[in-house]
Amino acid sequence: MAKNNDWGFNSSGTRHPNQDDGKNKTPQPKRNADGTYETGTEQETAVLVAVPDKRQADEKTQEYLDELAFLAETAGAQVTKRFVQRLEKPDTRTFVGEGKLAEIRAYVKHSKTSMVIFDDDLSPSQLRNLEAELEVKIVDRSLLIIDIFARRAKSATARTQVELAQYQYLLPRLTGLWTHLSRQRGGGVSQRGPGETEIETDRRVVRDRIAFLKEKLEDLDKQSNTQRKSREGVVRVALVGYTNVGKSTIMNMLSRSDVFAENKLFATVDSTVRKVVLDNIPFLLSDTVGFIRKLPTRLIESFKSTLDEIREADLLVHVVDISHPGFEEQIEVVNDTLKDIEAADKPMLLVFNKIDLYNPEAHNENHDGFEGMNPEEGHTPRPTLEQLKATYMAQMHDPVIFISAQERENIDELRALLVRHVAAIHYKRYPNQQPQDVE
Ligand SMILES: Nc1nc2c(ncn2[C@@H]2O[C@H](COP(=O)(O)OP(=O)(O)OP(=O)(O)O)[C@@H](O)[C@H]2O)c(=O)[nH]1
Ligand SMILES: [Mg+2]
Repeated sequence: MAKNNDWGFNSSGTRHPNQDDGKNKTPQPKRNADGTYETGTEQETAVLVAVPDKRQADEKTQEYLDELAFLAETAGAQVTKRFVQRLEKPDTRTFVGEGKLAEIRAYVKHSKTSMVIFDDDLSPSQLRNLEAELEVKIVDRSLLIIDIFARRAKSATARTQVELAQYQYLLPRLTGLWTHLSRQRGGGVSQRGPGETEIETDRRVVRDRIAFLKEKLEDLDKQSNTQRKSREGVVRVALVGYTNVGKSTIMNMLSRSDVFAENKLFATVDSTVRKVVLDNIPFLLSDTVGFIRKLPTRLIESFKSTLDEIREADLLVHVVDISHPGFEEQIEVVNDTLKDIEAADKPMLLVFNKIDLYNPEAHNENHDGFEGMNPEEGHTPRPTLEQLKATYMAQMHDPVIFISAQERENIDELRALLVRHVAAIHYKRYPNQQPQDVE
């Protein structure tokens, strides 16, 4: 994670537009020439905080924290400790209760941790209160995901989308920021704080920027619409799925292209479209940004044009990482997100990937647990791969296939399944035309 929080936010995770240089009144993300964002040289350390409700199983809590740690590491931070507090609902003022807050403060001070990451979104006032109490950078789930997106975005569209998400995140937090700044300047109670007029001015600056970015996205959208027109008629297939399940690996395999695939969350933020020809049947295959639980709606909205690739597809290939202990919930998250973007009723193939890694004995052993974890809680045994196959083949309404993209297992079957479905769509659309004629 960048020292000076990527788009120029200060240590509080917030930044006032007027802190910019005189020439440019709006906060600008600091990008390097290669499109990455400026990062600090020494690695930042982070502690994680989760507030699960009382009924959530320890194993689930652990799995969610593993995911949050993975996100934090992807953003460049090293996680040193996890704090969990079970509450009916988070504290309205400081998210965690007073006692837990004191514990976190003591740890952060003692270990010189640089930031505290929360597994949920914080309200602007919670963010402000936590900053005041802990005196380190506070990062909530949205900010963390936006930060990773900002590092990954390469195309003009993806960058503009990220910038829009950044300003939308900033807008409701401007007021809190003022309080923070006046406190930083040593302003006592008697000192006059910034007036409503100034806050309004800054809100206007940010709102203008948001409007500008939306317009820019519309322009970019028009350009890509023209591109899309030129490929009209060809069947379009989109790879969708939770983040890190192997979408880009499958894309590379099927299209022999070279899309960036990596064991990190959100390796793909830009969508890529490739023309693929299998058995003489051409179709367009697109690799898209992965989904994740609690993906902020705002962020989904900012990524509208990327998601159009999914909305406009004729067929969805839903990739699942079967080796992940939470794969069933991940399937639900993906289906729910597809509903949110109104792409749920498309024909779909379900591809269970990473069968080479599937191990019924596996449960989360590679962590130290967290304070408050119930050591007695048993692990439910997982079914064997054969049992899973039988269950899913029987219960799913969509065609199902089990593969390993890495070990090239069952790939010919995947190709055959794809071709069958693409051809069916094609012939339905053009009953009298050979697929080769549409290019
Ligand atoms: N063991 C194993 N690893 C795989 C398999 N398929 C992909 N991977 C690995 O899983 C990681 C994620 O793969 P990607 O293709 O980047 O996944 P993605 O779904 O595109 O991820 P995002 O773009 O981050 O959403 C990479 O390290 C891949 O090498 C597989 O079948 N088996
Ligand atoms: Mg990818």
